Amino acid sequence: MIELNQVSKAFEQEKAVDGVTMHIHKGSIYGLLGSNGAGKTSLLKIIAGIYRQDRGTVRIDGAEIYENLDLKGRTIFMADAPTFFPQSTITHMAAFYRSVYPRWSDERFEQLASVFKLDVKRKLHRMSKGMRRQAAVWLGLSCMPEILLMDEPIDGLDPVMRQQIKNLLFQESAERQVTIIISSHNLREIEDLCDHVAIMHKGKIIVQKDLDDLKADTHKIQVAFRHPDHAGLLKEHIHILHEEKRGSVSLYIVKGHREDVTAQFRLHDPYLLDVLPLTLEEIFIYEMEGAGYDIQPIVL
Ligand SMILES: Nc1ncnc2c1ncn2[C@@H]1O[C@H](COP(=O)(O)OP(=O)(O)OP(=O)(O)O)[C@@H](O)[C@H]1O
Repeated sequence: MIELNQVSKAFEQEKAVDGVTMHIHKGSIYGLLGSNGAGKTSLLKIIAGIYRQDRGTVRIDGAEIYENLDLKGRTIFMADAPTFFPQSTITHMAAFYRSVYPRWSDERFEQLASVFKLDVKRKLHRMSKGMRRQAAVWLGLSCMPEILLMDEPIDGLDPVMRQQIKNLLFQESAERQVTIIISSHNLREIEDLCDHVAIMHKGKIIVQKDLDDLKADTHKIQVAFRHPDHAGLLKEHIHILHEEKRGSVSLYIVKGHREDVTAQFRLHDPYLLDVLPLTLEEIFIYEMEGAGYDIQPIVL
C-alpha cells in the first residue's frame, strides 16, 4: 500500500507538487495523467524516494521511502528518457542491476529475452530510442520489483511492442501483485491498462477514480420523447452530467445504476432509448466539466 498525505514539493518557490493525497493498493495499476509540467515526474520521484517532499508524508507499507535502502531495493523508477552507463551494453547493465537490486532474477531476464529480442552485446547508445526504452523495461522487470514507477513508458514504442509491454504489466500486477504507477499525457493510451486513474494539474490531483466504479456508474443515453416537456421532468430524478439535443433526439450523460436510470427514462414512454458505450475520455470530460475544468488542455 502506497499512502501519500498532503505531499508538497517546490523548486525555487514554484510548487511542482501541491498537497497531494492518494492511496494506492498493492497490485493496482494506477494511471497518472496530466499536461506538461503538471508535476507527474516530480510526484513519481517523490514516491521513488529520489526527491524528498517539503511537506506531508509518503509511506510504503507503513515506512518512509526516502533513504530507505530496503524499500528502494524493491522499487524501480523508469525515467522518461532511460539512462545507461556510457559505452554499456544490456549485458553490462544487467551485471550492474544484479549487483544493486537484491531481488534480481537471471531466470526472469532469460525469459524476457523472448519478448524483447534485443542484441545484449550491442552498445545501448547505438540503439534507437524505442529499443533503449525496451531495454529499460527488460532490465527493470528483471529486478523483480514490488513497486514499478514508469514515466511515460510506452512513448516511442511501436504498436506491437506497446501491446506486449501492456501484457507484461498486466501479468506483473495479476501474478506477482506488483503495484504499478504509470504517468502519461494520453488517456486513451492507458485506458485499457489501469484500474485507477488520477488527473494532475498544476501540482494538484484534481480527480482520482476507480475505473470499474466509474464505468459502471456513468452512462450515455440517446433518447427521443413523444412529448418534449418530458425531458424537463427527468432532471428531478436523475443526476445529469451533460445534455445535448440533436433534432428530436437528445443525448444524456448520466450517473447512477444503469437499471434505475433506464427505468426513469422508460417512465416517460420514449419512442427511442439506447444506452451507448462511453469511453474513459468522455467520462473524464464530463466529470471535469462538472468540477469546473476543461479537460482538453490538460490531457489528450
Ligand atoms: N529539478 C528541478 N528543478 C527545478 N524545477 C523543476 C525540477 N523538476 C521539475 N521542476 C518543475 O516542476 C514542475 C513540474 O515538473 P514535472 O517534470 O514534475 O512535470 P510533468 O508533469 O512530469 O511534466 P511532463 O509531462 O512535461 O514531463 C515544472 O514547472 C518544472 O519546471
